[in-house]
Amino acid sequence: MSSEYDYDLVVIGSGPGGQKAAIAGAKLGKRVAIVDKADMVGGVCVNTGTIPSKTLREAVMYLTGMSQRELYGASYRVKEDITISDLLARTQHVIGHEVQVVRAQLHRNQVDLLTGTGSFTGPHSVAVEGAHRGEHRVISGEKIVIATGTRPARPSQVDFDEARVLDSDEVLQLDTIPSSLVVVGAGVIGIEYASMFAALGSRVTVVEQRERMLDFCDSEIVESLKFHLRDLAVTFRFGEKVVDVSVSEQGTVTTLASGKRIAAEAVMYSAGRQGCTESLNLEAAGLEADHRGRLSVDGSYRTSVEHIYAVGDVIGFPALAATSMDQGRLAAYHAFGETANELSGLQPIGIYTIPEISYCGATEAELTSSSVPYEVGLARYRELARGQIVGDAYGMLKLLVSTEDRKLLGVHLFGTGATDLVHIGQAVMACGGTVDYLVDTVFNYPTLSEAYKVAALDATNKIRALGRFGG
Ligand SMILES: Cc1cc2nc3c(=O)[nH]c(=O)nc-3n(C[C@H](O)[C@H](O)[C@H](O)COP(=O)(O)OP(=O)(O)OC[C@H]3O[C@@H](n4cnc5c(N)ncnc54)[C@H](O)[C@@H]3O)c2cc1C
Ligand SMILES: NC(=O)c1ccc[n+]([C@@H]2O[C@H](COP(=O)([O-])OP(=O)(O)OC[C@H]3O[C@@H](n4cnc5c(N)ncnc54)[C@H](O)[C@@H]3O)[C@@H](O)[C@H]2O)c1
Repeated sequence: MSSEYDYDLVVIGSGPGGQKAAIAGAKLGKRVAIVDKADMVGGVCVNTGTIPSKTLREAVMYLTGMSQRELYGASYRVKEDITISDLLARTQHVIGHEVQVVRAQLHRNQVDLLTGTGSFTGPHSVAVEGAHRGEHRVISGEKIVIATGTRPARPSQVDFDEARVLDSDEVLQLDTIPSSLVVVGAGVIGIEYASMFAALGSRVTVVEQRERMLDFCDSEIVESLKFHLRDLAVTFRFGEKVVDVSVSEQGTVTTLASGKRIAAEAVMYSAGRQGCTESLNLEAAGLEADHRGRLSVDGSYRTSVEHIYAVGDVIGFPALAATSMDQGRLAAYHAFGETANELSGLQPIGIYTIPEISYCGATEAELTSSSVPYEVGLARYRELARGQIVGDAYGMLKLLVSTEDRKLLGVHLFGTGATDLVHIGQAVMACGGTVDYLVDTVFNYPTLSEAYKVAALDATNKIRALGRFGG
């Protein structure tokens, strides 16, 4: 143990990456400190990002009765006049609990939680500046992990007023549910919030400068999502760029480069995120961020300075809570020479739109462009007993199966439980399984998992037909 430093490991940022780095270090018997602002324990993930948005979605689904309308009719509602406080009550409750869980876990692993903003004063030393005057201390660490995440990118020409023109971190501060909303940027954040507000009855216009949205997903599934959102009165403006937003007492007017103007009660920007590195005084550590505030690392999450690691959103793609956690854990292992397996290349994507989307493995477009022959196996929830029971007539599961060796190459889901169900396909793929495993497996009945069996039978029937028809 080095006594030269106050800590063996200092972690800056307590989001998923920082937490897991700190706990992994503590489990290795190291003296660990983690630094974050008092009101941000748990990171963007717990306080402004993943957890609030997913809880808000759950509250919207419940109170609007959205998921039950197939069964009880289009006018079914759990609550007629849903207010912002109805939604925020549940969100604040979950955030409060999650913060407690993070604090308790750090505490029981003897990780010192230091409240304040961290910045380098040297390659091994970090100043921690508290919110109150005089709260200042400098600590040293043998190893340092930067896990400071990102914040919404804000175009300089737009006046954000936290009331009518907001970024995605400020959605939780809305006073009322806007009757109309412009969402700038059809990335994952934009489309998730567009779904929620559309479900609440807001007239939503999504403006996206690209010609398509979510183009990394299965195109058929994105089409289904667009159909559903249009049905909820969402208007899409693809290939259009927002150039100006003006605000008055009555509302906002968003001007597009094409000259179109859109009136709405509020505007939400979800046009990308910027790495939080500007407050770190990186020069003192010998580091430099790129133009989007991000740090580059090698395969061990090590920056260009040997004892400093970086994990989570601050290192860029894929910028997900799940991957950030594992990066944090692995960075701590690498820092202290503990052997560890690298992350599997097969990572699931879950998009919590209404309805939700999830996938793992290849898309049809990828297989086609790399000339890999495949067959599609499809299951529609409306043909599953569980689909009828839960009132999901639109859900679907799509398997992509190699026609050469029958291996599962991709799984794509749309509808109830998609983000959970995807892991069955992920496990089969990770074990190099074929479609026959799914054909030969008995699934509980009635379940949505049965979709795997139905889709697997569909794929094998099509592959058999190829043989029968002379292939
Ligand atoms: C609206 C939204 C929805 C999302 N939904 C999902 C989802 O459904 N699934 C998913 O997997 N991912 C989702 N994400 C992404 C996910 O939240 C991030 O991938 C994850 O939070 C990144 O973790 P991180 O470890 O990089 O730290 P973050 O959670 O970004 O936290 C970084 C922390 O560092 C602190 N910090 C910054 N600078 C300093 C400093 N100088 N000193 C001390 N502390 C500092 C910040 O205060 C913050 O607490 C969503 C993100 C957003 C914004
Ligand atoms: N379910 C999930 O896993 C989940 C949910 C939310 C967020 N996230 C993470 O957060 C990250 C950030 O998401 P994001 O949606 O903010 O960023 P993004 O970069 O994915 O999307 C931003 C979009 O805004 C568009 N845009 C930018 N400026 C514009 C303008 N002036 N006019 C019109 N369109 C404009 C861009 O073309 C882009 O498509 C994601 O990459 C993801 O990793 C994940």
